[in-house]
Amino acid sequence: MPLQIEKPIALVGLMGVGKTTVGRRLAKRLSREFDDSDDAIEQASGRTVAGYFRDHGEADFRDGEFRVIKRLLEVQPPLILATGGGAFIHPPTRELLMEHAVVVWLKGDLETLVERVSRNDKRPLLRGVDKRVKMRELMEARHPIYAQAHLKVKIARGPHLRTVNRVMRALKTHGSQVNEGQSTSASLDTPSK
Ligand SMILES: Nc1ncnc2c1ncn2[C@@H]1O[C@H](COP(=O)(O)OP(=O)(O)O)[C@@H](O)[C@H]1O
Ligand SMILES: O=C(O)C1=C[C@@H](OP(=O)(O)O)[C@@H](O)[C@H](O)C1
Ligand SMILES: [Mg+2]
Repeated sequence: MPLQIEKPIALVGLMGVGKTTVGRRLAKRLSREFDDSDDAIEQASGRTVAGYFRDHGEADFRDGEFRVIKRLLEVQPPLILATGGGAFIHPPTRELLMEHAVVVWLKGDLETLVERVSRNDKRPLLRGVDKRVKMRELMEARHPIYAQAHLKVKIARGPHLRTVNRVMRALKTHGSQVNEGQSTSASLDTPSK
């Protein structure tokens, strides 16, 4: 049976929750192309995300992010799209995503996220601040907004594939017109390893 995904699937959620790394694996599972809005911004601008923030500021970044996401949502066949953590918080980008994608909120606990975002210093919003305090603030401010996503998936402990399996189950339950290719059809009902 050919794979049919009528809309892109967009992953949203806080920094460190796994949008990029889980998204890439989800795309493999669904035999879809993957892209990440941060990577696309870096390619289009020739700057790192941190450099972009430094040179242009966050407001400009949000505009660029909107444009990049608009373009990525038009790609055919539809992509699995990892967004940057602030994309869904920006009202025009949120509207765009809600209209043109199946939006999945990956939700994580503070401890896990702080541990993960502390592994490197790439994220401009977390530079030079207490990462735990900042992440807690972002959690309080953003979780009510991420809650508007079509689907919520709590990240699983252990390997990324467990979270991929949870996303697959959520998509199936949602009846979001996602059909797997034959080679992967068993995996939906297979308990996580
Ligand atoms: N299930 C997981 N198990 C272990 N590490 C993970 C898992 N999911 C994500 N990570 C790690 O956490 C860090 C942040 O993940 P990433 O996908 O970049 O998050 P995001 O794109 O949401 O900011 C990376 O080092 C990634 O390998
Ligand atoms: O939460 C945010 O506002 C941001 C998240 C980052 O992406 P990840 O969520 O992939 O780390 C990146 O877009 C930028 O540093 C801003
Ligand atoms: Mg990312």
